[in-house]
Amino acid sequence: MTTSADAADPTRIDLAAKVAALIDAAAGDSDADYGGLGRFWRLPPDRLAKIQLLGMPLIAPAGTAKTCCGKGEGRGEASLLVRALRGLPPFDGGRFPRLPWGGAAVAEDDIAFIERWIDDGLPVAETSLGDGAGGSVEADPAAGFRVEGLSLNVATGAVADYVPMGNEPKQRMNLDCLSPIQLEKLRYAFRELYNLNRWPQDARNYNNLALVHQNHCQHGWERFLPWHRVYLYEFEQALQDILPEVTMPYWDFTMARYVPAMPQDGEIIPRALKAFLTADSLVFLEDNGIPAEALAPMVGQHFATLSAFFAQVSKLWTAAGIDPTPYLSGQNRNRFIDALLATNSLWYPLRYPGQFFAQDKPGDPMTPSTINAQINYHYPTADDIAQIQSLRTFRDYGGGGLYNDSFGLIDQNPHNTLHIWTGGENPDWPGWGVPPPPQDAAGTSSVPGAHDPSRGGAVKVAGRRFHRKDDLYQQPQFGDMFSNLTAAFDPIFWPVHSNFDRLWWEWQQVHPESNPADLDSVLTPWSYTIRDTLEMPRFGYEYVKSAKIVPVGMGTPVGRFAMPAVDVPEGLKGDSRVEVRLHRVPQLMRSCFVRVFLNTPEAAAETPLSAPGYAGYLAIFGHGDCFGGPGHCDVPGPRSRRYDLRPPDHNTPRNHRVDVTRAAQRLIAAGAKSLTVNLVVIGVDYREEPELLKLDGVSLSYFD
Ligand SMILES: N[C@@H](CC1=CC(=O)C(=O)C=C1)C(=O)O
Repeated sequence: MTTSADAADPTRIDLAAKVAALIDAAAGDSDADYGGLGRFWRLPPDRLAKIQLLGMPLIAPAGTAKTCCGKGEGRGEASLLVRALRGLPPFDGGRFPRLPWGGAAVAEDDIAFIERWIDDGLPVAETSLGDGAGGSVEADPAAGFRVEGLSLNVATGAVADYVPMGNEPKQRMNLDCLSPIQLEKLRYAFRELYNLNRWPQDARNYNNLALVHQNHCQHGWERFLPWHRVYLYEFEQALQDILPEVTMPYWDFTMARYVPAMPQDGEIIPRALKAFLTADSLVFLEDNGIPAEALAPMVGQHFATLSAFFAQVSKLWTAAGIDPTPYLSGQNRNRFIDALLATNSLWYPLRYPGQFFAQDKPGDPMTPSTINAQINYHYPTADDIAQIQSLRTFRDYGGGGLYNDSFGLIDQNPHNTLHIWTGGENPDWPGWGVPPPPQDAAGTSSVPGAHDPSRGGAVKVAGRRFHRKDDLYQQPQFGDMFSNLTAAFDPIFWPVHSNFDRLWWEWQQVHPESNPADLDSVLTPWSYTIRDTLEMPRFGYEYVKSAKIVPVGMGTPVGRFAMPAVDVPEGLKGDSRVEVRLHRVPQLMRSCFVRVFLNTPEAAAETPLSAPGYAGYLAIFGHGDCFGGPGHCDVPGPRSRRYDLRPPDHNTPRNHRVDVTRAAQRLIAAGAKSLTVNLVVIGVDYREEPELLKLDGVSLSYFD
């Protein structure tokens, strides 16, 4: 085996460097950043052995070994790195692509070498001289990866993976801007709540959380927005009981990809919630006697509706000479639903988004129609939302009953429409074209619960065993989002409502005095009052479009800091805010300025403030000499006494924020597709100050 890393010195082989070079060669010039880890395979082996990729340890623990009779897996074979290089699940292209992303496959011989290297305990070097000297793998600065001072316990470099400390808020992000890792974590947390459904009386399970909506939902009056703020918060807490870093993303349904003026031509729903197959699902289907090999081209394709999914299945089978008919119904249809639920816990079978049907007269075939024509609803555009956001009173904005018995406009139009849009009508409902049973004089159907052509009466609740497979295989007339009774059983409910909560918060910033009536009434079934909901930050979250954090760690002071580029997200508006944050800066002994530049890698103390990338500064007031007793200047730990109600200690590390909107928007208008953050720390003597500033991380956030 000859590789570019073969050492020139025949007495010494830098094994770690050789492994790094093997993977580097395959990665080529791919710029995949592995959620901020960068080319992690270049890390010194002792670090490599500790980091996580996608929340999973990359290297199996020391001690993993085959048994003495050769059973089980060795440490190398069991390590995620080796599995991922081989393209084994979950790196088989279903959930994640094989490693390295965006590059070529590493040859099996070379993978076997890496496997043995891990079996041998990841030695740095092998040398016939036995000097034991370790070659250290230097990070390539061009790859934007800073090894020194980087705390790698934060696995993926995304803000949602950084567990906020103290009073730092968690960030709810735009669903379409989540990284693949964040999305997988969200899916994992939902799946765990579904798994608890096996214990129907366990209050933590998904069904019981969804039943809160069925039984208590407030809608059509001023409790609509406060009640749903609490509901989202409580549900998000349940997700965080499973994975603390998960937050509830919002769906901005006015983004260009949804073509709001002609929504049937757009993406219909976010890609994250669509149906897709993985290589694993094909194996599962084959194991169930379904000829899935011919469906391989569908792996990774996303489908907004089950009917579009089955249309593609039929097309591929027909092209391969297989008659699709026996596989599209009954048990075979159910196996497809099983496979799709297994790959994406955010997909839901009782959802027919964007599907509406018209029928001229009973007995005629149903023909596809649109929400505007069939339901007389109007999919909300960005202009519609802007108009609602410009309303001046809560009565107009959020409703309702205590003022004048009217709906709030945000509730009535965009919110209701999104329920109807995402619920939709099931093209396979067996009742289409079947004449309704006779009605009595009062207009009541003589067959209770049977065919009901009016949209209000048709969502079926009685007899359902929510989220049980036999429930999910049904063919109802409408999707669950169509009705208050069933809406929260569809996971799309949450990102829809998260967006309305975000819009209310935006509106509140501009109208801090305009509140719902009756602030002291209690929002059942909880004990929060309406007043409790007005201040969103007390719930510990905020809304950002997308954000990235680079962990730094308190160990090493930072004089200059360069953050890897963060892509400008799709659909950033010309007036959207952009912010740089320094996370958890402890009390500093001396004062300093921190200058913030964007896309200015050469930034230094001498760089003039007229440089195009200069974005702003912050000043930190130093503590000076300590005249307190022992412990006075220590960083305080978490509060140990439950009833210690004093405000935070003055030495509590805090975040510093710099609004960089103007510089960011200037660079973006000039064509920048990504932004890097460059910090320069300057002491009171106006010279660079490399020994002072410590911090836990630096982030860049874009806001919608
Ligand atoms: N029933 C509402 C839509 C709707 C609103 C909700 O709040 C809900 O949970 C489910 C559906 C309508 O027809 O316009």
